Amino acid sequence: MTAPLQWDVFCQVIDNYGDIGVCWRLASQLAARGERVRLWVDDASALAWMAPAGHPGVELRPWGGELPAAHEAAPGVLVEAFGCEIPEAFLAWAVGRAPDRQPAWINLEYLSAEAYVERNHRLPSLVMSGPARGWTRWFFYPGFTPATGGLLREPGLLNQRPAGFADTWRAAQPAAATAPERWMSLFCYEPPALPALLAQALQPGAVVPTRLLVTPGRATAAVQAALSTLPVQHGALQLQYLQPTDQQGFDDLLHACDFNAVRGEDSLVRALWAGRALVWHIYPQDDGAHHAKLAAFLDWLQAPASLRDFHAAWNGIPGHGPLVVPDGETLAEWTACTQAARARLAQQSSLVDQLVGFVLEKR
Ligand SMILES: Cc1cn([C@H]2C[C@H](O)[C@@H](COP(=O)(O)OP(=O)(O)O[C@H]3O[C@@H](C)[C@H](O)[C@@H](O)[C@H]3O)O2)c(=O)[nH]c1=O
Repeated sequence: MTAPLQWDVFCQVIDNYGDIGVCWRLASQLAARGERVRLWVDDASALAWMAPAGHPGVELRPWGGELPAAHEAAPGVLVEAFGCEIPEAFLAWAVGRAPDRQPAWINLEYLSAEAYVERNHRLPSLVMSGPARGWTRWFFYPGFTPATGGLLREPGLLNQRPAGFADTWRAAQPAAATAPERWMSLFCYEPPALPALLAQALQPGAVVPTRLLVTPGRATAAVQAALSTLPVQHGALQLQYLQPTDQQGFDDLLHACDFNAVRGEDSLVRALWAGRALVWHIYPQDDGAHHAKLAAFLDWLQAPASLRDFHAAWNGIPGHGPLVVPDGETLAEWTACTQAARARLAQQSSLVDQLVGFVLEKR
């Protein structure tokens, strides 16, 4: 065991919940192994539902707020998440507290399966200006292969839920007249093929009677907008609109469903750990950079052609064909694909294990 370090993690919420969701998991997983964490965040409002109980060892601090007092620890590690810039006043304070020992300074990057990640992981960058001029920052890239920084995974995650968990979870949901054959969660932005999915599921002769569990916010708005354009039918679709839950509750949802539609960064990783069939609605970028990012992920996933086609339609990739709702056999193939990927990932060290090892090497 090494002595715990003081970590200062910096998070700016640009959009949605991924920035704070990832930073919160990182901070709480560090604290769970005995590290001390100050999480500096400019908008902590989502934590009210994502992590209402907080976590021992994680202190929330307002971005740009008061600097730590004289009796508080100097930083041992600085983490700037997703390219945010640590406020100069904090850096000046950190330099003043420990002029001859710079903290390990980590630039934690976005998750991608693209080849540049392995190339850039662990590269240094000399700070050229500002109060910390002359210090070194290190690029740390999460990723899916052993040559990257890995994924967030708390110890014991893969054995956390008992056999029969999904049945128990489903039994606690509002009952319907007929039991659905398929449970699907929906966490997305506005997928171009959502109306097509709903239209097929609503038909009386739908492939599989489905319960669609719709998360609050953009997914709910997108479903309601799509439904308003479709003829009212009494098909095999049961819609259940969810309230926001904490991260544990969100993970429960992913473990309880047969098919998870996820988005962004953190929910994709959690859907992989849940080991169910998944479709990823990747965060769309104006320059189309997300197309290559999605393709790289599907390559790493070793996705079968049907799953690639579904992703192309779901994400509106140019040249895509019609969305085809998977039958039972196809969904089983997609589930096996996720489970094989999960087994590969389980052989690799978690992001926190790798990060702690890296920091000890660099200090
Ligand atoms: C629906 C729901 C989500 N969550 C959590 C799970 C995740 O930690 C978080 C959602 O984060 P993500 O899956 O990453 O999706 P997101 O779309 O919210 O965030 C995204 O924003 C973009 C701006 C970034 O560029 C993306 O990389 C990504 O981070 O919300 C709950 O805790 N409870 C809930 O009920």
